[in-house]
Amino acid sequence: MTTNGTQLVDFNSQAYSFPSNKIQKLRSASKTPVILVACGSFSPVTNLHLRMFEMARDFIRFECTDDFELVGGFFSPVGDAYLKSGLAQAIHRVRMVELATNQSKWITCDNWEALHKEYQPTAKVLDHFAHEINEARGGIEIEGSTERKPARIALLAGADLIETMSSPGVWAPEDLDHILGEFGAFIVERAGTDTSAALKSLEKWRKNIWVIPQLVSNDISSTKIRLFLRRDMSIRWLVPDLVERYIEEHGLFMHDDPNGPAPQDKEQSQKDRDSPNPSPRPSPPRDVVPGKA
Ligand SMILES: Nc1ncnc2c1ncn2[C@@H]1O[C@H](COP(=O)(O)OP(=O)(O)OP(=O)(O)O)[C@@H](O)[C@H]1O
Ligand SMILES: NC(=O)c1ccc[n+]([C@@H]2O[C@H](COP(=O)(O)O)[C@@H](O)[C@H]2O)c1
Repeated sequence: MTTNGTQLVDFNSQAYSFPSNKIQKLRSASKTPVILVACGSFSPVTNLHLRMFEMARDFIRFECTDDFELVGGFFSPVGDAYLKSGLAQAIHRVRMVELATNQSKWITCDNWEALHKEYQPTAKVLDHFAHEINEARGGIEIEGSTERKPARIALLAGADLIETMSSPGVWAPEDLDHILGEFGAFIVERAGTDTSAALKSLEKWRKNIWVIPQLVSNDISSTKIRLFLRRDMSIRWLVPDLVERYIEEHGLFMHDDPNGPAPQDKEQSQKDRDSPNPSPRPSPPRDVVPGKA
């Protein structure tokens, strides 16, 4: 399977099609429709990742009243080529985001990035959204009109991600210029990250960066979820129920390999569960993971 000449992974042989079905019509024709794109590992997706979209929605409604109207939100999980520790296979991460967003009327998962064998830089991912929404579909439908309006595609990220933008060598300068100069970013404050310091070297794009305060601080991270699972601790209410069930059914993150136990280990765990004298469980951590962990 290919798109734009690049090789794609075959998730159940399904042909790729852009999931535009949850994009809403623009209600105020004078406003600019906004599409938020959250790029990340989502290994696994957590309730905080979902909350980021809700925080951004309120921010846009109450702080950008005259300019913007939010019409859609997308998760774009990274592909398998993103070699980060703790990364479950893309197919699992995509399925979990799909389960997490199934009930949402406006947030969905786009698997275009995850389907690629090669790593797709964020600038290219945002270009893909601009192409699908503004070029292929001619923009966003306006309620009560036959006209369409081009959407502003913007990155939705945590402050730790914006912090990496000041670290030399992580982002190509032309990509930063493209992302922050042409698209823009909505940044959710994150405990442990000094947002003002992170923004200092991004001053020239400041008008295209909107900082969203976390009014209820929440520092759930995928790392903590993986740690809890390895220690056989509960993750209930930290991730959506369906995601918790998916993790359990596929034995993800229980061991050092995020993709679950090797078949022989799986048999051993089953024997342990069936045995009247199961092997002792690892003890819970004494400390909570410091910072982002
Ligand atoms: N607690 C949080 N507060 C604000 N932003 C967050 C938080 N957790 C994740 N994010 C943001 O969500 C996006 C996707 O993040 P990612 O998949 O790396 O999640 P994570 O929980 O940080 O993962 P990991 O712990 O594996 O590094 C990033 O932009 C990240 O900054
Ligand atoms: N040069 C780039 O385009 C670049 C650099 C660093 C991170 N990123 C993106 O930021 C996100 C970071 O996710 P994690 O926090 O899970 O590592 C990923 O989507 C990754 O692709 C992009």
